Amino acid sequence: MRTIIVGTRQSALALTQTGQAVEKLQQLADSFGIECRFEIKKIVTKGDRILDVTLSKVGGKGLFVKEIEQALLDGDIDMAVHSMKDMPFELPEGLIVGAVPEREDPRDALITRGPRSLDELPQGALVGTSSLRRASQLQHARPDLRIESVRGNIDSRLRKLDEDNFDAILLASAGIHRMGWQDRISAYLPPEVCLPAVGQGALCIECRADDSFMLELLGKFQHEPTALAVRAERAFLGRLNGGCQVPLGAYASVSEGSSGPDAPLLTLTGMVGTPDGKTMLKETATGSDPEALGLLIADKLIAQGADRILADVRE
Ligand SMILES: NCc1[nH]cc(CCC(=O)O)c1CC(=O)O
Repeated sequence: MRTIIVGTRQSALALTQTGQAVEKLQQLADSFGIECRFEIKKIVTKGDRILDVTLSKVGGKGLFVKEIEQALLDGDIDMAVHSMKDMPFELPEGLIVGAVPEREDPRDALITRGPRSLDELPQGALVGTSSLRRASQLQHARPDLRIESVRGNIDSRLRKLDEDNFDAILLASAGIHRMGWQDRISAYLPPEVCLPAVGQGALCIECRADDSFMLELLGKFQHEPTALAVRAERAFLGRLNGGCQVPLGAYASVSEGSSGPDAPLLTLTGMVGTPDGKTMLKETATGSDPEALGLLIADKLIAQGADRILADVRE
């Protein structure tokens, strides 16, 4: 009987989604006659220690994952449950994505104290978000809105909506759904209005590349359409050298009616915008090779000046 130590951040969302993943994994292990039990170990990351600082000012990639990856490499834990959107493009030598489970809702959610849609927000309403990607698309759709930074875990951001006189905040609906707080959501922003972050709504289960026991178990948790979509989005991210701190979004899905097992068709949309929303570059294409599709969309945006926009933001 192997005891699998599972590393996670200690935020309410991280603990909830790790608990949900472990529950599924235990069911899978039991049904395949794999003998194991799980223990959860909380790890504090740099991102958790500096929750009050704007992420784009902190810089650095992998703020929420580095310490957890070190624990994997040190053998202190055997697997880690991350939000895919917090994952840097490159994994350290010796670690591997063991599973990408089925994606939750990828859309951003609008949470208000009254109005039920973006259109209903009054002129000049104050919206809280620290994401340049959300700010850019929000200002593009509604140039009159005022945007102010709000950081913290989702529970503290919801509290700040109530206490700090914001008219609305934007959060990933996946996190809210996982917490069971869907009745707080006023409206879902469709990808045409607000393209999600790369990997938003998906989880990344990471383990050591040489741990064949873990790899066999995690293989049963993999959701192939989600894994393919995330590969396309992350290829786009890698080409643009992006992270969650830059105004960049992408969303891929396996097209309906193309579920042939050999070469499912993916549709990928990518965007890069200026933080003020005045320039909004967006491209969509379809293909069966996720990496090629990600690079294609990135190159189309680079040809229109995406590099320049991202370089300006990084300064
Ligand atoms: N950047 C923090 C973060 N990382 C993952 C999620 C939400 C859940 C997800 O996308 O899987 C959030 C919070 C948010 O953006 O609202």
